[in-house]
Amino acid sequence: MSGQLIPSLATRLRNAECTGQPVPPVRGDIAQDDMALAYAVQQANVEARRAQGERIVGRKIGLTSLAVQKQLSVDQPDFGALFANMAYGDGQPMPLSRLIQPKVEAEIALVLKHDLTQAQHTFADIIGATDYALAAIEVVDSRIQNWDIRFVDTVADNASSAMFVLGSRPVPLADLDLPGAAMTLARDGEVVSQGSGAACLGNPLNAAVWLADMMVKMGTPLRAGDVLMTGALGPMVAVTAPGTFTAQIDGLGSVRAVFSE
Ligand SMILES: C[C@H](O)CC(=O)C(=O)O
Repeated sequence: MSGQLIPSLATRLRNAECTGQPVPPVRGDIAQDDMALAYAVQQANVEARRAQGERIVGRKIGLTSLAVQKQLSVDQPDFGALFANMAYGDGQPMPLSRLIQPKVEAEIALVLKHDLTQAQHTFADIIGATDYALAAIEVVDSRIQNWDIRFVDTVADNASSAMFVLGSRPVPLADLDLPGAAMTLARDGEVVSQGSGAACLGNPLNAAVWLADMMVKMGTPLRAGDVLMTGALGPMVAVTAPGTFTAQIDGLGSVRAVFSE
């Protein structure tokens, strides 16, 4: 049964992304606790993209805020794949025409210099494997109509990932207070979201440990060079019109997501 179900759900979500026409939730076809099936749908689309020549450059972690976890009745984060064609530079225009119902969130990105292949990782493993951190903005988007998602919907839909913007000032972890770092996100100069590193599972390193363990369990360990988007530091904000979002994170500086027509 799931032999046909996986490609059929994956195609439904992929078509939604390609056509810009969102689809009903997939949770009618995936039991709410069937995480394995939801990740199999995600993986089918990862393979489809790779078959078309797209390159994985890292992973995003989602559902790292306790408030969002509660909303979706889950007690753990999820992850999705980041591809090179989802990456934008600081201030580089991102066409809204590529998106359906985008939202932005400010995050801390970690870039690895070593593989993470242990079954259980520690803070020391993550710190030792991290080359540098960057201020970042994730653009999430849902291929599900009206963001009507539960856990299995967003997992199947590549953790609702769409694009990401990396800042251009690499900072070593030794120079940062990750949980204490305050974040402000402004839209065209007006503050629309605030938070801190602690909002991401208490510390973005907790999220990174979770991801590193999970990727080993899935048989695709994190590798040197991977970008980790560690999770939102404050509430997501809808993008409804062209404009500029600027995230400022203590110790990391700023990064701009510029949306064009
Ligand atoms: C639905 C998304 O995974 C939200 C997200 O990226 C986050 O919680 O962080």
